[in-house]
Amino acid sequence: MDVQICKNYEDLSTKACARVAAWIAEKENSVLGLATGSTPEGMYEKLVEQHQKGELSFRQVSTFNLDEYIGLPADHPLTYRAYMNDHLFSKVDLLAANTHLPDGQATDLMAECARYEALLQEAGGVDLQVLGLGHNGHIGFNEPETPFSSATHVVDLDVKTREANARFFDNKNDVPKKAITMGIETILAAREILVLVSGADKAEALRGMLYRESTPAFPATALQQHPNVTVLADEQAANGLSG
Ligand SMILES: N[C@@H]1[C@@H](O)[C@H](O)[C@@H](COP(=O)(O)O)O[C@@H]1O
Repeated sequence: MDVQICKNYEDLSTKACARVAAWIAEKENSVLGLATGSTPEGMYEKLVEQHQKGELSFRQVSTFNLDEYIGLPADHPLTYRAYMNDHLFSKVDLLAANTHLPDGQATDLMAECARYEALLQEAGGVDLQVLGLGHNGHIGFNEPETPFSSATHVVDLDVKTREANARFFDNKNDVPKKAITMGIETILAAREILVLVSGADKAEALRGMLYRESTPAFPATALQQHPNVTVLADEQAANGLSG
């Protein structure tokens, strides 16, 4: 993995934005794999800025998000669809039909997982997958002990993950208990992977991803098997690396 240490979150966001823009410049109809969470917010902001300056068009781009909560009403402000509308979709020229997230409201969840996986294949697979990193090493919502061979599937969210995401909800009991996520094999099929890691609280997870032996006990170690991974870490997250 190519690890680039960024001065701060601003720098990390600028570099992440540049990588996404480079893919779109090279391949107009790029397929982007997108992540939610706090970490990519700065990157989305910068992508929107570039679009508003007329420097970047998403007209031919398709997007596939990693994951979605199960059971939140479609109009709930904390669905990942709502997050993506707020941070990117409503602010750039992406065609609505080209933006994809798993449907957390589907009545047949297994069928929904299969549909999502098939749609990804039809689109030709992901060119650039943006990832955040969970404290327990999760990527997407692939929690510890998820087989590396997993495709898109339904997950029971880890207690730690629900606690980490409780900050967005009024009441921590409102955090959904289940989600649909791309699997680890789905993620590894991307042509390039960009992992964003910010903040001192992620330092241990970053070390785990880089230095632990590849093990389902720490899902992000699966990325060690991918030939084209760039990690953008700010100094706080990178503190203590190679120590
Ligand atoms: N499902 C998301 C992940 O896709 C995200 O990358 C991760 C880190 O989130 P954050 O960037 O807010 O720390 O946790 C969430 O639970």
